[in-house]
Amino acid sequence: MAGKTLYDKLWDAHLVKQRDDGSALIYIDRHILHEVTSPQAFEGLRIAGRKPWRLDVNVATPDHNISTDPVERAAGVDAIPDETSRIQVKTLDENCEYFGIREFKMNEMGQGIVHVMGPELGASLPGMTVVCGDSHTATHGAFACLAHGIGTSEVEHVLATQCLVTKKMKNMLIRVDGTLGPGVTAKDVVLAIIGKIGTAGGTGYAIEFAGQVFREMSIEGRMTVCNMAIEAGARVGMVAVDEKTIEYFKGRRFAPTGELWDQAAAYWRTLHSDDNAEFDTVVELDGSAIEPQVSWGTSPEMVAPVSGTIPSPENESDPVKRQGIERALKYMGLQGGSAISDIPVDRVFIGSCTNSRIEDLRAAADVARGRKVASTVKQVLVVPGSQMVKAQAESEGLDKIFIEAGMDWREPGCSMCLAMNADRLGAGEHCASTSNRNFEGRQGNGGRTHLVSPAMAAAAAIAGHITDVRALD
Ligand SMILES: CC(C)[C@H](C(=O)O)[C@@H](O)C(=O)O
Ligand code: SF4
Repeated sequence: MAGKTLYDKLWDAHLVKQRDDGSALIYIDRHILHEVTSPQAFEGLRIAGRKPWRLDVNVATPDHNISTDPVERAAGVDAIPDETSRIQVKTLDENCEYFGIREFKMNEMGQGIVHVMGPELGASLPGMTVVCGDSHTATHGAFACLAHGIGTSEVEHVLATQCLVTKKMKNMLIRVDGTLGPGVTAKDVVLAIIGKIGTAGGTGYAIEFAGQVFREMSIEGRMTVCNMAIEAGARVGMVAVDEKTIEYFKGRRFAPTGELWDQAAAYWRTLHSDDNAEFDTVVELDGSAIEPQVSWGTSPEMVAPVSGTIPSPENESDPVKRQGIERALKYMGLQGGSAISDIPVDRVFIGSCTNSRIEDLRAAADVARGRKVASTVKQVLVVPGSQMVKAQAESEGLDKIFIEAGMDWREPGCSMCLAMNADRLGAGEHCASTSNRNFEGRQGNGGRTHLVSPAMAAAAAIAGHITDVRALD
């Protein structure tokens, strides 16, 4: 008999009821809430006169609509200039107070982007089912959680019942062996994967990332990879537990202690696919061949190595793909056949739930140290993913390195990842961005996003155009 995959194990451990029509009920261990997708869910509970089923497994924090400007931030929630944003954030505060849910408020230690603060507080732990009304919840799969985004009506359902109606996915294994070259990061690995399998490649699958590259990767790097599983079409991305995983959670605020820790760690060590597990699909990449990646188009699959060129539509034989390239190049204001390193940069964004953890900021600071932002670059935002990341970065003096280089050091939040707050691109502006989505208008109307790693973003800020971080002098 075939063994179980990691996903099968997590599924079986949380299955409440399987129905013949394929639908199933699973138990949810951790529910994280933010201001955008929770208001109607709370409203639904109020109208029905219901209470959350298990208060203590819910944690909330504002991230999307808050200002990252230090002065605006210090002025508090009532001073948020944009009315919609102010209402969203105040509504989260009021709902959490009313229902008794633990919220890490806007200026409180612990606050941050949901997918940064959850793991760092140990709110999400290996083996848990984790849901949040946010598509990048797959991030928490980096330490063997069964984690995915849910819609607002499901947020209400989880609050009320602690269960979710769902369907089992298929199993995909993405194996990347070999050793990454210098200057090649987790972000480059996941962009290369999406470049290979496409934005629909993972649809219907739970992806497990395995192989030497992920074994050697830090937990932060694994989070960057799993974060973007959704950009490959998969709602779930996971990496098996190893000793690094266990070490990462030791001493975290909500992690178990004493005998309970030992029991948990023993269970966590079982969270890997069995040797004889069978996957529905297996994809393999050679890690040693991956270069720093840059997206040139309006979908995360439109990526190329930094040494490469932008594809020419006339070389594409598939008419649908050719039209897609033409449309993307028109929107991006780029020429097919030109060098990736010729792409100009007007603004740079270092942040988002993909790349705003401490090691991301360290990588960017290593590039920024002793250098200056190019005079043609209007703004470089460096936005830590959480209050804890911010405090850690400041204790290491990273903020000073960024400021001396001419970059803006900001308060934690989603910031320029999406145009839901004041940080946004102007029409026609190019941005080297460490975020995860480059759709039309994602960072502001008419804005042009180039997805890159933190080191590549910092290098672009210094050079004033996309450049190979490995060749920076
Ligand atoms: C606002 C939220 C629902 C959305 C998501 O689900 O991903 C956002 O975080 C995003 O990245 O587009
Ligand atoms: S940082 Fe970006 S991708 Fe992540 S939750 Fe916020 S808006 Fe979504």
